[in-house]
Amino acid sequence: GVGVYMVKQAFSKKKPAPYPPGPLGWPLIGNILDIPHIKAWLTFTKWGKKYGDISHVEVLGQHIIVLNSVKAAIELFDKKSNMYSDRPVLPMGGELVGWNFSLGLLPYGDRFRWYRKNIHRVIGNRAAMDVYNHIEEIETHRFLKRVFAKPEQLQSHIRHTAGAIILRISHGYEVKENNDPFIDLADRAMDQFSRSTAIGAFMVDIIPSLAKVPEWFPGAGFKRLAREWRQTLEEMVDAPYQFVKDQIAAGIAPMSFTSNLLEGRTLSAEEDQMVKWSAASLYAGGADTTVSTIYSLFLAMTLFPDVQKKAQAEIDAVVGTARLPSFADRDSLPYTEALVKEVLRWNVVAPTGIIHCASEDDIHDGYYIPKGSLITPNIWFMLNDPRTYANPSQFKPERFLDNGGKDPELEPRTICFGFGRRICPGLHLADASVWISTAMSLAVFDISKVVEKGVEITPEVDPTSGTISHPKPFKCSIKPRSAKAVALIQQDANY
Ligand code: HEM
Repeated sequence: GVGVYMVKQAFSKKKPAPYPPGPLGWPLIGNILDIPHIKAWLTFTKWGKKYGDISHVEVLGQHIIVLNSVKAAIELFDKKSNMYSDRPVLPMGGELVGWNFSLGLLPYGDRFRWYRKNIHRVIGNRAAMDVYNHIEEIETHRFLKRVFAKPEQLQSHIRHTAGAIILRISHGYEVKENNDPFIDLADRAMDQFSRSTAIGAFMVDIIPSLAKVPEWFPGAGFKRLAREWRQTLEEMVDAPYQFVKDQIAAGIAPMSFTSNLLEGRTLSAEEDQMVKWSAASLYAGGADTTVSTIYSLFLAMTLFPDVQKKAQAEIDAVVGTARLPSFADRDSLPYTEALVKEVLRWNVVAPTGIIHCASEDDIHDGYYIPKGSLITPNIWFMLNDPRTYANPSQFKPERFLDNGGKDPELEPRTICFGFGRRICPGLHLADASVWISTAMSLAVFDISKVVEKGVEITPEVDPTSGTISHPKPFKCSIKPRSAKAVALIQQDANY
């Protein structure tokens, strides 16, 4: 009877060590009421302050471990990478919407290694990325032209440029000047990705059996959403892939990640699907992330004019005003480099990373982390931890320079891209895009607060919730710095 069952449960659940500390839950439902639905990183930060670097909650038998320090993230994700590199099955984003074939949600295994190996070959280090410097420079110059023509559409220009760069690398596709269908698809799909995979956003992720509820059922609106979002995703994955296949058939496919894997080969159905989804993973990973960083650069420049002036003075002194900066200048621009680091620290693109999953039982530091636990790094706090960064809410590139014998603060690029075998495979591409956008934009534009009816408008700093966080839309004024700057912008960008 029930009694025997409960006794069995009690014994089978005997744990070899206590769980890491965390807020006390209720019987049965556990910490369901503690799970934040928006900006989970702020709640996780409170847990970190109260319970230490590794905390634990349990919701209906699902264990969730939150890591609030770089040290803890390295101990688990790097040093024990054989047991902490898996991803959980996400009922909403993965299964219902269909992102489970994308690299970000792929379980740890052969398929995962195949995607990563091929992506690494193309954009896995700075030297491999050098091949694409030219594309980065041309597309960023085109970005300057668009911003000059229509500064009020800044965010859309940033999206367009990020999409243009990644689509050339992933699929050899050159975007249209306006209303490109693939850019539009990526925008919609990535917004839906971010919303569908956000921690705590959908009950079905905590109670997977809800997935079986029919669409008409009260409260099952998530199923209708999932069906719509699935359609966008399928189009985003299939359309550019078909484009490459058509180009290959016509003998006109330019070099790209996809053409390289397809051309001259006969693929099995499984390989075909792997090529398609690994290319889509690149496209998805590259279409929305750097957008957040570059948009936040403009926000920071609007808010902190002194930083802007320092970077501009450095660029003027090193590059001059007769040409645009290029990657060849990078090593000679230390302040600009520090500025890029500070933007990546201050605006946390992936505040809770992408959730990992424990593939084995572990006892860590005397605490029990059962197999199947979800492990989430609080990257937001790691980049705002006063133990690592002095006055973390202050925007201060100087923290990354040698200051009168004081060591620079910790390189945020060792944190913001995640950890271990799941570390962001696009980090060199992201870094190149953010750097060239920063250097070129500051070389030719002055960014400042908008004045409306004689009143200066100060934008609010309020990042959006979701897996990929963006600055809330804001207004700023973007003007060319001089007649020379206008001439540089207007030069032919097809070199
Ligand atoms: C500022 C820009 C970016 C940031 C801050 C960022 C950050 C991250 C983070 C935190 C993760 C999760 C790592 C983990 O699980 O521990 C990740 C994964 C990933 N990123 Fe990025 N990323 C950026 C740009 C890009 C770009 C440009 C691409 C593609 C070209 C890309 C492709 C991916 C992919 C495919 C994954 C999944 C990797 C896996 O699960 O094995 N990311 N990124």
